[in-house]
Amino acid sequence: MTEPGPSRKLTRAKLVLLGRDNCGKTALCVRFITKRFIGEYDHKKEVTYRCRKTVDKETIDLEILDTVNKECVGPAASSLESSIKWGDGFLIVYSVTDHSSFEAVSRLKRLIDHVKQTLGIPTVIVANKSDMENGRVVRTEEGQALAQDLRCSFFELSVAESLSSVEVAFEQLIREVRLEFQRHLLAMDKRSRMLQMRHVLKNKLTRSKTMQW
Ligand SMILES: Nc1nc2c(ncn2[C@@H]2O[C@H](COP(=O)(O)OP(=O)(O)OP(=O)(O)O)[C@@H](O)[C@H]2O)c(=O)[nH]1
Repeated sequence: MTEPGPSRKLTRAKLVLLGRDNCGKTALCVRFITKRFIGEYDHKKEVTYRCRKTVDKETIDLEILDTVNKECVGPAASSLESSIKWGDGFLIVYSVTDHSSFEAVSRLKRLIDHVKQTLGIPTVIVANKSDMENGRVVRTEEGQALAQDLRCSFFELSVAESLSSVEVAFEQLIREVRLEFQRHLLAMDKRSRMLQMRHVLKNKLTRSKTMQW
């Protein structure tokens, strides 16, 4: 996240897409950046996309890391952890047609909390492929309930069919990242005021001791 500068506005943020393979992470990311739905991708590597977006009339430079599916345990876990350390905000994606991708959501959220060592890290859960009603195995209410349990925002959408829903999900995450940045600034201000106060008090005490002797 951008360090507090004179403007005290967040100008850059790093977002990370997490989720099981084939749930639509790349499609989601590419749709947000290019506005187009591209059906097939041949890469199986992590890719970082860069783009500039305006949300609530403020421009922000984004780096978006599209991860390949990694398990939360085993040898791939450390690479997953470093992706999580890197990020300021997270989109956990699952497909409503794949129950195992839904089950992975809680594990990924727990890992985020563990790696970041704090709760309340900006995280949005995206239930993708809502256009595939025939193949649906995860109900909307199950997704909503899980998101409520995990205290995350929730969006069910179809990357294929709705650009505006994709934009709404990303914009929500950007707003949450901004809010977190403001909280961080406030905490730093408070800390620096306390340090200043401590310094003044220490000086006063030293002076009064010197006068006594
Ligand atoms: N019907 C439908 N298909 C989708 C949607 N989003 C993605 N897909 C398809 O789902 C498949 C997987 O999409 P990807 O974006 O490659 O998924 P991924 O999560 O990045 O997959 P990995 O690269 O394996 O991690 C592709 O065939 C997409 O065309 C959607 O909203 N509806």
